[in-house]
Amino acid sequence: MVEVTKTPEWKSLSADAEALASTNMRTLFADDPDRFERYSLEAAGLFLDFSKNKISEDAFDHLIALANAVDLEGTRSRMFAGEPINTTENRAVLHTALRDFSLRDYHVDGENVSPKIRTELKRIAAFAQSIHSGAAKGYSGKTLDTVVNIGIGGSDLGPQMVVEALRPYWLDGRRSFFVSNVDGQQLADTLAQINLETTLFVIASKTFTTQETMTNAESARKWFLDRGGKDVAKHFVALSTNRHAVEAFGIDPENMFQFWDWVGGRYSLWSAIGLSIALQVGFANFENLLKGAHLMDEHFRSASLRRNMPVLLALVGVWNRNFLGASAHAVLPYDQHLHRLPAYLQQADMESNGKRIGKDGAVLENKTGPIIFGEPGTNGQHAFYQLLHQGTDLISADFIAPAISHSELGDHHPKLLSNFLAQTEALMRGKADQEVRDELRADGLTKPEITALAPHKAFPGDRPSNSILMGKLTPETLGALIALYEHKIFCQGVIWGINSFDQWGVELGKVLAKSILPELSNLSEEKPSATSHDASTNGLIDRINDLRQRAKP
Ligand SMILES: O=P(O)(O)OC[C@H]1O[C@H](O)[C@H](O)[C@@H](O)[C@@H]1O
Repeated sequence: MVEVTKTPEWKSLSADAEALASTNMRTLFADDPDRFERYSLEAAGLFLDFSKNKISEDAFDHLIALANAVDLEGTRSRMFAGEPINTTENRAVLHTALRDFSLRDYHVDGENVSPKIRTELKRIAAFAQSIHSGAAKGYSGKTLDTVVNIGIGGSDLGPQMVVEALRPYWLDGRRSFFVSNVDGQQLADTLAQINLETTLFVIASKTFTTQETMTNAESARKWFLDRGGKDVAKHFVALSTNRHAVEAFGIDPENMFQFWDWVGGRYSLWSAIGLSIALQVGFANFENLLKGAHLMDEHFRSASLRRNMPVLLALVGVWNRNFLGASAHAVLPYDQHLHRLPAYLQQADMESNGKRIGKDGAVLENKTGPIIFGEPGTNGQHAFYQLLHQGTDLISADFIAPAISHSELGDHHPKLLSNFLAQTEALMRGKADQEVRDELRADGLTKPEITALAPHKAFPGDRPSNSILMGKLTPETLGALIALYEHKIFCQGVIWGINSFDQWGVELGKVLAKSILPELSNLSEEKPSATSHDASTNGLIDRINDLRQRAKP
């Protein structure tokens, strides 16, 4: 494995960062009238402007050279070829195959998996059609107009984010609910809003062993049966790779839509996990989502590194993270329907690249994935942007907006977009101390007042951002946007030398929770003092048990 920090390209980039320390982005823009053209590009219906990053031509060249030094193109080819690039699980990474409409064949361990992908997609189409046409009915003969998707992580965030994003495409009269948390309140709140005769429960779990999902699924089935529901088969379907566990749960394999271990959980919305999307927006729109992603895949696999949108987004991220010291990255969609995108990307990015061990098993010298957070603009502006503009940490950001809204109501959308643009400009330009002083003087403040206030009102600027635009947020552009991020994450993982496709870091807590569970009391029982953990965990267990005992009716 190439030790990326030891490469000459890494050293050149460190020198580039030093060379840029004495200038600012304002100057870079003033000195280069072509900066916007140079550092922007269009692909798959998306437009990316990354010119508001503090990069120089040297830095740009060295970033491309770095991508070559780690053989990014070679690893990309290995991914598309179905090689087991997920090394710790010995698995291929082929979510792109799920949305490849070019009729290419994909092979995993010598097996052509493309026919079974197409078969499953046809089954999903047929099932969605039967629900939408009313041919499939509930036990009492009513149409199934409500979906409750029970899943967590990739089996929740992806479909939920997409269903929310495609609200303008919702089919009339259909409702979707997403239950993920093992906190029973979420399931109870959902069940209180639905009619069991018209509800389809979609149990989504790659492994079909996840505690939260299995607990919610059991409770939903009990609720259904306790209230007189019959014909469970008509009301419960499963989306999974684990046929055996689905059968053991009591769902007929006929009612199971499958996917495969070469689809990572956080990359699974393109698979059967997308059933809840197809049910809410129609299969044609689901297919358009896949087609949009495929367009981005084709761009990613064929464009030169210098004009390759996911590659450039990744490289700029590496620059900000490793050479300018950005510790976090904000995802700021200026589209209310994308309100779950930051949460979705938290899993996609942080579960993929939040790692400190390289592919060779050694502790990495370099920083890896940043903290991802975000909220839709303009809400975030009135909350945490203060820190983006004037805080002590450098935080990079992606601003994402459609030029045309699905609700062109009055001047809402131009106002929204003006905020989008103003924020990226303000982050880049900042406001110099002298500008602040001149303004305060013009406002009639005295010299001591100006001296006291000016530092607080100055903005350092030089805060990096990318702007991602599209015409309208459609299934196609959304698909391309998600694929853009998937490939960005992949490229960064390759550069940082990590396996972006496992997630061992979620295991320890799961195991410990299992051992703690028997130590917690139900309201009806008393438990002895906990002794098997550290003093804090024992103390908290005792305190919880005590609070629950005291609350006993
Ligand atoms: O789909 P499931 O097998 O139920 O997994 C649901 C989620 O839980 C796991 O703990 C992983 O961290 C996630 O990557 C996964 O998406």
